[in-house]
Amino acid sequence: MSGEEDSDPLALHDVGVVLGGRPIVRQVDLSVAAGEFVTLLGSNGSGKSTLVRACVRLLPLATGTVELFGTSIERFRDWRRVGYVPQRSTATSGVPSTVGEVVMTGRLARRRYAGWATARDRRAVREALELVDLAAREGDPVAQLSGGQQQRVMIARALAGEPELLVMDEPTAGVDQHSQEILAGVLRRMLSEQTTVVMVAHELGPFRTMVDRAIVLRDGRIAYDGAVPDERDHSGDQHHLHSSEPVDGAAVPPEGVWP
Ligand SMILES: Nc1ncnc2c1ncn2[C@@H]1O[C@H](COP(=O)(O)OP(=O)(O)OP(=O)(O)O)[C@@H](O)[C@H]1O
Repeated sequence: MSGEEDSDPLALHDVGVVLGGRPIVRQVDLSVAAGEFVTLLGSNGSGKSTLVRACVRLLPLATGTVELFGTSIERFRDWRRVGYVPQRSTATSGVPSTVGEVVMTGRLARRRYAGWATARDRRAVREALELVDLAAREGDPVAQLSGGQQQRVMIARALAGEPELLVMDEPTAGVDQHSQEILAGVLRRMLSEQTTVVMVAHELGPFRTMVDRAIVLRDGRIAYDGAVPDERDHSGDQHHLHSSEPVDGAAVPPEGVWP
């Protein structure tokens, strides 16, 4: 299938990923529409990171297909349309670069030719740093920043590429409250501009009211795909979510479905 303007930014069919001979992700079917904010929840080891890494081609598929904007991932070349924020532990450790340099790497997929950054590149970097409230740290080595600030650098890096689809792997893990609120503000703005967001999360925190849909993985399979219940409202319609074990405080699970 060739890329078409009205195709979903992300569509998975029967996706399976095998790591070290073990099936980690199994039979995942999932479509994410333009402008949607989807969170991926599930207990440790349920396969969330593996799934999003396969979606940005960091891991190969054992079965099934992934399409980005209507193009199969094997043939997809338009990576400037996709932003990815990796899990924090792998993000900036050992990188001696400055904040500005790291964020500038987010522009690389947009550069037509190798060469110096253009005025537009520099402006995009500055704006992304302003959005995450780090403009004053542009010339500082990333290593001098706190963990939460480093995570904001990685988010700015993805934003600098002006992606239409933003995939984030636990951007708030171990991040202070101030950084979480800054990220919530950034996402609110991106969603108002129709950016599509897929976010692996442990806690919804300030994002709860913004999320359109929660996907819960259990043992590599989708165990729930639906609305996020209001914290106080455990009654109601098709999203009737009986109170039982919260998923890492993220949401109240429907009986027999959530991990
Ligand atoms: N390279 C690998 N080889 C073999 N197994 C792996 C590899 N990478 C991850 N796994 C295993 O895959 C399973 C799922 O890991 P994954 O990181 O996708 O889970 P997760 O849901 O993101 O967990 P967490 O919330 O802890 O980040 C785990 O059991 C993990 O040990």
